[in-house]
Amino acid sequence: MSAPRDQHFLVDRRAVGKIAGFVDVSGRRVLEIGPGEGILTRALLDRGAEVIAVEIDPALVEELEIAFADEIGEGRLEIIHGDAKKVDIPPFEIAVANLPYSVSSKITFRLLEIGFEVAVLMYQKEFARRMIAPPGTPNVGRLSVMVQTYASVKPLLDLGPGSFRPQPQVRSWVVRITPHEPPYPITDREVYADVVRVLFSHRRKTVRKGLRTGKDAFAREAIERTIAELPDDLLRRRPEDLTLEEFALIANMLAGS
Ligand SMILES: C[S@@+](CC[C@H](N)C(=O)[O-])C[C@H]1O[C@@H](n2cnc3c(N)ncnc32)[C@H](O)[C@@H]1O
Repeated sequence: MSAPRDQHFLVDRRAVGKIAGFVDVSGRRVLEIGPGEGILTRALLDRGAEVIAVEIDPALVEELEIAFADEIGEGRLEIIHGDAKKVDIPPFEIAVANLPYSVSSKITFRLLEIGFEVAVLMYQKEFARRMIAPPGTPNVGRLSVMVQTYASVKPLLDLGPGSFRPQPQVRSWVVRITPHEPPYPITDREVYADVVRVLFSHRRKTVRKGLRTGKDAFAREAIERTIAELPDDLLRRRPEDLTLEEFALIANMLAGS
């Protein structure tokens, strides 16, 4: 079982140094989600970052405010008490975090929507593997397609349970996420997100059948027009076998362009 609020704190100082040092944070505005007891926060501040830290646990916020009173007074650290899935987040350039794993997906999508220059984030290893899974491989899913459409992801570090207290039952990966423009033109990003969601919510169905389950998202007429226009070979495949270009093609047809 994982700890409440995913509170597995880093105790591996070498790993902390590496995570804080993968990108140059000196003089930059860095968002940290879930600072916990502040081990990574301290490393980021020591490297000259200005840190905005969002923590959900009021007891930890209180501890951090005492431990970092000087840095807060100097304006180098702002602690926000709230849920990173929805709290207002001030402008930042870089994100660095040992994420709460149960909300990894929501937080990753939120960060990609807000936009940033580069992020160094820690995930449960299986989750990170799904993020980088290429089309046609077993781990590919909605997460892989959406993340790879808007960013490139590079694994940087693999950590075992011994790097944390209490020890989790899973391994962790630290990855670098660098946002980019989609590799293929997307007429309407909401339609694209809906296509990916609808098709992967029936991942064993063919594209033809999957699209027809999407009546909550698309007009029936648009679905039938798209099916009539798409090549038969594509309609017979499953979403896990589609390339990013093919998802864009389907979405652009549904969006009417
Ligand atoms: C895996 S721990 C990391 C703590 C610290 N950064 C470290 O590496 O030792 C995750 C932290 O995120 C906090 N947290 C959990 N859910 C959160 C949420 N929705 N928004 C903000 N913080 C959250 C937890 O209270 C905990 O401090």
